Amino acid sequence: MFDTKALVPAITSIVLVRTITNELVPHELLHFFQSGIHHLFRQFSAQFTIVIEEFQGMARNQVFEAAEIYLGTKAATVSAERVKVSKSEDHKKLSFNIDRNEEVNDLFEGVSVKWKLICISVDSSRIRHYDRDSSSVAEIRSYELTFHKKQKNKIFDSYLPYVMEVARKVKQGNIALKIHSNDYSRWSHEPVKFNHPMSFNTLAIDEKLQREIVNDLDKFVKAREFYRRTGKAWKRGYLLYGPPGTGKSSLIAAMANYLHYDIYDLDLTVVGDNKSLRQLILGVSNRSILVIEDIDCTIKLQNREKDEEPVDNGSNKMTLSGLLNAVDGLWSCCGEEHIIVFTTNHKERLDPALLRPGRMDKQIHLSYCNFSAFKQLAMNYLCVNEHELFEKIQELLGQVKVTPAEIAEELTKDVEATECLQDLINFLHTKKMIKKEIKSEGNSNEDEHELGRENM
Ligand SMILES: Nc1ncnc2c1ncn2[C@@H]1O[C@H](COP(=O)(O)OP(=O)(O)OP(=O)(O)O)[C@@H](O)[C@H]1O
Ligand SMILES: [Mg+2]
Repeated sequence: MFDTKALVPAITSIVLVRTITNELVPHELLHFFQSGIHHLFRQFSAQFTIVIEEFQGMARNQVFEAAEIYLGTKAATVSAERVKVSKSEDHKKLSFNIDRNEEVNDLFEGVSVKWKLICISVDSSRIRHYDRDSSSVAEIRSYELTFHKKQKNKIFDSYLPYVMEVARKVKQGNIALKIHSNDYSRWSHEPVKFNHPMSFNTLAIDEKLQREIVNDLDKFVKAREFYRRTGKAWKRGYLLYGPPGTGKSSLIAAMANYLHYDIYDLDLTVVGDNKSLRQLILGVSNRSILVIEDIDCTIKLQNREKDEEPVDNGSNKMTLSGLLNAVDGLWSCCGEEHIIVFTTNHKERLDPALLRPGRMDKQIHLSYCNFSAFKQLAMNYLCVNEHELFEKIQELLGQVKVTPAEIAEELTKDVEATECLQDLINFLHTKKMIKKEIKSEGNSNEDEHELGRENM
């Protein structure tokens, strides 16, 4: 048996020697020896450690933030004995974190690494980024990432970029989307959570058109290298046009949900002037959609040629070239991955400068409901994908112009599916009769009539 009593004098002597050393040897000299010993150890150690501090001056270190998120994905599965869990209002899911001084091992392409969260308490007056009013003690946090020296290149070139990428994806999936609105020259400080449930699975538009839009978006987000190589600004402009209730705003919501981009809903009618507009455009963050609805009627934009003397109609000195320059010019020199969407009910009223190629990359016509769009609506609202009344509805949809919004209204009645579809047939019949009457009255401008009715 091991005699623990024998150890007591030895331990006592060590403690005594340490105490005497601490008392008699000056602090600086002690520190010098200690760091010398550390240095000696490092010479022989096969390990390499990267220190990732939380702050770089006043700014939060993005690598620290990424490490925190990345380790959160590991925390629930790895061997750590303590993990922290949290959820803020902005987050959709729970976040896990390793606790202070806890170690987490990770394996990347056969290479083992070790992460450790180091927290040191200090006097807050010594930290620049710290809010001094709140407390006199602050904490400096950093991660230590340790691995074998010979893996240095792999860790720098592959592992850290991989950690950043995983974190970006997690963040993207977890942060709730926001919709920003503007005043005279600024975006609201408190954007509203964007909860629109519309997606490409529920949007009722022609299947082929939908595929085309989704492919276009996919191509855009993957095209970082293309835009860098060609020196073009990484942005894409869409013009959505069509009668009210055909799904322009719904399509924007589906795009935002698909790409996981925030929406900046720019109300031009309240923007002060070109200077304020520039400020607003610069305030749009990367990976977001800037939306300008009803571009034809929200503001009287001057023609480019007449821009030299902007007409001051009341408080508004904003011009079309101001808008176009701000979008084209500012976004080409700063920011990336921007989508801009204009909507209008009257494409023919738009200034050609807005429509020239390169400005609006894609023009999307959203039109009246066809049978494939109707089937999507029937699925959304009634959970029905086949029905004996479908044939009659298909026939009527070929004869009358009806918007998805009108059909959606018919299908949300609180009655059983068959009755609902029968009501829709009656509704389509009535529309057909009205159309016949208009024709016999000699009014050939049917679309105008339709739009007028929709707008009432
Ligand atoms: N294509 C569609 N798919 C699914 N639902 C649609 C579609 N179009 C319209 N709706 C329904 O009608 C409502 C109004 O549609 P939305 O606001 O998207 O039309 P809009 O084209 O933007 O109209 P406006 O020109 O008046 O702004 C939506 O909330 C949705 O319920
Ligand atoms: Mg709309």
